[in-house]
Amino acid sequence: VMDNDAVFYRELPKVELHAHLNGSVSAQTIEKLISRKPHLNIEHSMTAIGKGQRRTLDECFEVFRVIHKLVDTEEDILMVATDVIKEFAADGVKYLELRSTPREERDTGLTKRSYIETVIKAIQKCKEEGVDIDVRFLVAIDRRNGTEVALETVNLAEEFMLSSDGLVVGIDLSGDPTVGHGKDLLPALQKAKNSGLKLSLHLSEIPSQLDESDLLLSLPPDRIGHGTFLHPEVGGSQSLVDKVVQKKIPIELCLTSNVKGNTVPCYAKHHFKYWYELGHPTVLCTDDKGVFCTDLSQEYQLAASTFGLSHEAVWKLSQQAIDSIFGPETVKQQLKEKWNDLHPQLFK
Ligand SMILES: CNc1ncnc2c1ncn2[C@@H]1O[C@H](COP(=O)(O)O)[C@@H](O)[C@H]1O
Ligand SMILES: [Zn+2]
Repeated sequence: VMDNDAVFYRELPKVELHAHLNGSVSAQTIEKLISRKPHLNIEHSMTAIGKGQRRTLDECFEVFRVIHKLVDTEEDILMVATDVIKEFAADGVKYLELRSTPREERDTGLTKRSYIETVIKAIQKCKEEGVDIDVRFLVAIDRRNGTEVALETVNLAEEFMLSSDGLVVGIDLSGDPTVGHGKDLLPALQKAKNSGLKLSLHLSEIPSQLDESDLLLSLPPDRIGHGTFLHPEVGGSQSLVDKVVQKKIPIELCLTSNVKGNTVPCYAKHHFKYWYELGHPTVLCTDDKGVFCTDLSQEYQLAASTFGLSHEAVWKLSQQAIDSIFGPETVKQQLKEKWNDLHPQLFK
């Protein structure tokens, strides 16, 4: 049974801009995958980090390796993407940008191209079924794979940007932040930007990435993922903050992900506070709702209870997220109308 407050957060219309497909797989979908592949001997405890549990970021990346074993055919990807989209819709998300790293699997015939095609197929299928959510796709670059793969990924993304009826809108840079360096990926990212793809980059998710963040901010990216260690109080710098503020680059903030992944000591010390108090555009997101056992309603509720936000302030936060989407202006207008239509229902 849900209390009234939980109902408010679920009914609150929301925008999700930072969701990795394979990190967003729910317990129910994991069960279906496990029963398809019993020989892998994977248990659900290996694919999720439960309530009160914390891991190192390293251990989180181990979890993704397990999930990737379970999701290695077109059929798996179609199911996973369809389920994830419907789950976000059921949670009151009206606009979703999914991101995923195209993978090639020799054993199953999966190619990077068919990977992207299958995600697009899932998006189209949900649209045809009338699921009440607008979904777009960001093609992800895994930073560990270096210059060549990054360029190959950008080339594919450019191609699909033109052929997917506007569904592919940008590039994500993600992957284990302790591996690789942004300078090797800069040419690919620059090329993507020049061709009209939007850029959302994981930046300063761990300390000691000041130089890389400074370099990548020169592009500049259209949005930042995490930005946990950008500000001076945690070892970042005022000049990094100034660049982000001057260029008004929205930051995607994922509270539970950062607490469970141990890059932030507790909810109360999350850098949401820093950026929110600056009045800088921040967007609450889930990152990996399956792995971190959360959903976007819960993230809004956690932010509100931790930082003392009223329902009005929470409403404003979800409404302002519309300005940071990569979808076209017409979609922004539609979403703003939708928010206006829903307002009286939530504040009766
Ligand atoms: C926890 N913080 C994080 N930091 C950096 N990258 C992350 C991440 N969480 C997820 N990913 C990225 O998303 C992939 C899984 O989804 P896809 O197979 O692409 O759909 C991971 O392998 C990693 O590259
Ligand atoms: Zn992420």
